[in-house]
Amino acid sequence: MEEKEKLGHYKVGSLPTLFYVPDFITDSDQNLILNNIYGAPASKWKSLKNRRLQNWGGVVHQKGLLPQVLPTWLTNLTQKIYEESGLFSSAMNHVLINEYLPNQGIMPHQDGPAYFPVVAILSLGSPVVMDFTPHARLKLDSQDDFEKDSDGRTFEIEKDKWLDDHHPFSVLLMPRSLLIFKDKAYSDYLHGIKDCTLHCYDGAVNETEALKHKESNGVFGSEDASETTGKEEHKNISRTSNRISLTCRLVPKVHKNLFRF
Ligand SMILES: O=C(O)CCC(=O)C(=O)O
Ligand SMILES: [Fe+2]
Repeated sequence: MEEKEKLGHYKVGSLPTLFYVPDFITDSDQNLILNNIYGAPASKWKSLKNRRLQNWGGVVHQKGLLPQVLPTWLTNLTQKIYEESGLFSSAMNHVLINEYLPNQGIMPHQDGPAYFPVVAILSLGSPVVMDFTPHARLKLDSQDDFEKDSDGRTFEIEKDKWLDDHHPFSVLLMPRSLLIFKDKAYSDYLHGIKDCTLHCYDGAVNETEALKHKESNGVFGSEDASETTGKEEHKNISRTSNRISLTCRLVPKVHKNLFRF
């Protein structure tokens, strides 16, 4: 099937190649995956300053992948993404699992050059907002603007201006959802997650799609600060639990032999 037919229904925002699939996996699949992640040996975790991660599929070098066989619980997932997205030339051979505490995030970045330029991110646990910012090379010199308040004070506001209709935008990532992005969304934008416990999803490109599924996810309790009240300032998520993400990618170049680099 054509990629357009397969994922077209899930395109969100103004870029042609950003897709958000709510409820990509079931609750019991989520539990199975979490059990496998937390059942892995402690040595599988690598602690970074602001998150910890598990690396599956091998070591990614600039020149390619020193492969390790993925376990079945991960190939089940990569195979499903491969078949249902139609965006990869073969099933993904590399999965990075990130665990974020409520006050942790990931700095805006672009993924490394060894990967095929499509990424599929499965989200589990706490919802978060992912921010996309146009790459610095697409930024025009910032222009200063002035704004007056009711007392006549003048404030200088720095407004970023971007080339070719690029604008920052954000995506709300609910548990069990799959985010896929490629092409411009991959190469012209940095993606990141703020390291604060309160995330604002006002204006997120998939706000409607993500919130449609909020009841079934049971993550927006009635006393939760994330409850939507119709007022813009309440469109917040209070991150009260950990988020776990599985970033699935394809490293096209695989090295069979460590010594033949
Ligand atoms: O946790 C996420 O959703 C993003 C992870 C990510 O961007 C990465 O591993 O490169
Ligand atoms: Fe990334």
